[in-house]
Amino acid sequence: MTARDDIAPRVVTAYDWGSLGDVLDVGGGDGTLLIALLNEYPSLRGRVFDQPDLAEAARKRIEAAGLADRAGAVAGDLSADLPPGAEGYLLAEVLHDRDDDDTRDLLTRCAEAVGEDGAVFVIETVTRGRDLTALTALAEGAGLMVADVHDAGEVAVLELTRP
Ligand SMILES: C[S@@+](CC[C@H](N)C(=O)[O-])C[C@H]1O[C@@H](n2cnc3c(N)ncnc32)[C@H](O)[C@@H]1O
Repeated sequence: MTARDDIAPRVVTAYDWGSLGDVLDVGGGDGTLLIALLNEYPSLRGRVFDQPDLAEAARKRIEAAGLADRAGAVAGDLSADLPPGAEGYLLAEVLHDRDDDDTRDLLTRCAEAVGEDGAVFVIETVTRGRDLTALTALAEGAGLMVADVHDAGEVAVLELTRP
């Protein structure tokens, strides 16, 4: 079981993900969250972005779930540029083990990659990550603002947009 197996259902209902055309699940691991989102929102498309072995695992799981027509996986490095143009960039349990500089840098690259009307979503177990004040400051340092906070029980979903 990954971390997402128990919290993915709460994230799925915390926001109308179907309002987005496509998402990039940055550090999306084996695709558990993306698969849950696509199963719930039939118009949503998405890709997992992760290290090669995880991207391959995600690709296989997406295919096994019958979602290969709407989803895929991209192998890459979070420290480099992200694939541009998705409407939603998801960072699920990715920031809590990064220091402030790395977090601001990753948020900046998400801000640069996201489409004009898109958003960056920070999804964190509230007891593991930074508090809202700290995340807000880091988001602002990355050229983003907190547009909304969606409550998903023990998980918070922060919606970040360009000001
Ligand atoms: C704590 S896991 C979170 C996985 C998934 N988002 C979840 O919530 O279960 C962090 C993820 O970031 C990925 N990751 C860490 N450093 C990375 C890097 N430099 N490039 C690409 N992916 C990276 C890991 O492979 C892992 O899948």
